[in-house]
Amino acid sequence: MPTPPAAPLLLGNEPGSFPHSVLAERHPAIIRQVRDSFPYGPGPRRALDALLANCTRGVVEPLPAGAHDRDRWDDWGAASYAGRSWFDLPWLWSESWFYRCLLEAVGYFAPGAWQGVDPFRPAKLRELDAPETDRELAALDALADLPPADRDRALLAGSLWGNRADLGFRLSAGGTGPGAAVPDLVADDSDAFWALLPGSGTLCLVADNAGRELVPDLLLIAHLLEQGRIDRVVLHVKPYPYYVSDATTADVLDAVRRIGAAPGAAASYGRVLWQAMTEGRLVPRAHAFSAAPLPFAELPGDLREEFASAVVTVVKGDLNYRRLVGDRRWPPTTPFADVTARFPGPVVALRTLKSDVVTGLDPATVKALDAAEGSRWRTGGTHALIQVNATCGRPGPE
Ligand SMILES: O=P(O)(O)OC[C@H]1O[C@](O)(CO)[C@@H](O)[C@@H]1O
Repeated sequence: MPTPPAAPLLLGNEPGSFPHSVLAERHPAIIRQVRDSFPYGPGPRRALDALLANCTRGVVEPLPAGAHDRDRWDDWGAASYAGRSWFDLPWLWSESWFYRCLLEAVGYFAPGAWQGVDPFRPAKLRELDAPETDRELAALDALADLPPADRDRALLAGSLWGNRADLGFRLSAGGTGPGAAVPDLVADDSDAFWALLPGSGTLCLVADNAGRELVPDLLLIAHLLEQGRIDRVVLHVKPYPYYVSDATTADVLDAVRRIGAAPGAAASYGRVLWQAMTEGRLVPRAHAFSAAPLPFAELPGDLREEFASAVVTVVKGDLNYRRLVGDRRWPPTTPFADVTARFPGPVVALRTLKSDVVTGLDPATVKALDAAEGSRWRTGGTHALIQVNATCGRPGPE
């Protein structure tokens, strides 16, 4: 299938735009949050101050000569972007670079006592321990009595809306209040998703946030394994702390323990997950490319093969969506099938809308959203989508 002509890349240099506000305001706020998260000593505090100045007013500087991943980052663009303002580069690139530099500042990669200490862990644990997580886990008790199709829908909706990280399970995928001008689910290919699960093979889930998104992701995984909808899951997580709350292997382990320690039905989901991990039927994978500043169009060969051999790859969240379709100003009616045509296997996007990038909407939906909300619907996290391309990577009809 031909890919559509590429729309312009999103950059951070347009004052008043969402990408600009992330670079100019959100990143400084994250640096302040990290300063307060642990009693870092004078060295890391000075490095955080330097990063604050660099990311807002400076230019991209190479990683230190001894950095373990300097060559990799040079290949990913650091060599050619050195000396340029963060604001003039692809937004996706500058955001990823920010998290790499932040970890450098707090000594995450350097040998020593602070090596491997996740600066976002206090916030992640707060969320995992929150009473809302208890309520969401308690909601599983009511699912047991539902017909299987309703349970499927509830667990899929939990994983989808978990990306907003402020909702419990919804029994219907809709949920918009009466009188709303547009549904909160702006594209719903969920039937095509269920049709992709043949009862065997491997499902890849490209995870997004830890805590209250990862918990419902794991519950959906437990359900699919337990119901025999799939026989193995590879859970792609980040190799290091990223975008504040993105899930790492440590976060998966915290979440599995949290689910297993909960009362009621949740504990049995926890047992399914624990056992699946011990048997190699639930495999966490932390590939370096998962934190790359690049779109999935540039997947390395090993990941291409892995996604090609999966029965389906589920791509969670806003950032992964931007990487899946390309971080570009697509007209929102650009077909999802076209922008994902080069993905190596069937793919499902489960995402709440938190950035300007969107594809695959029908013209009437876009018109209604614009009329009701201006452009807020694109970034507010109040709308979501389930989009499926079942044919990519598969031979077409003769
Ligand atoms: O957790 P999610 O759904 O990937 O969202 C992360 C989001 O954070 C932002 O990058 C802002 O920093 C969004 O635009 C982005 O895509």
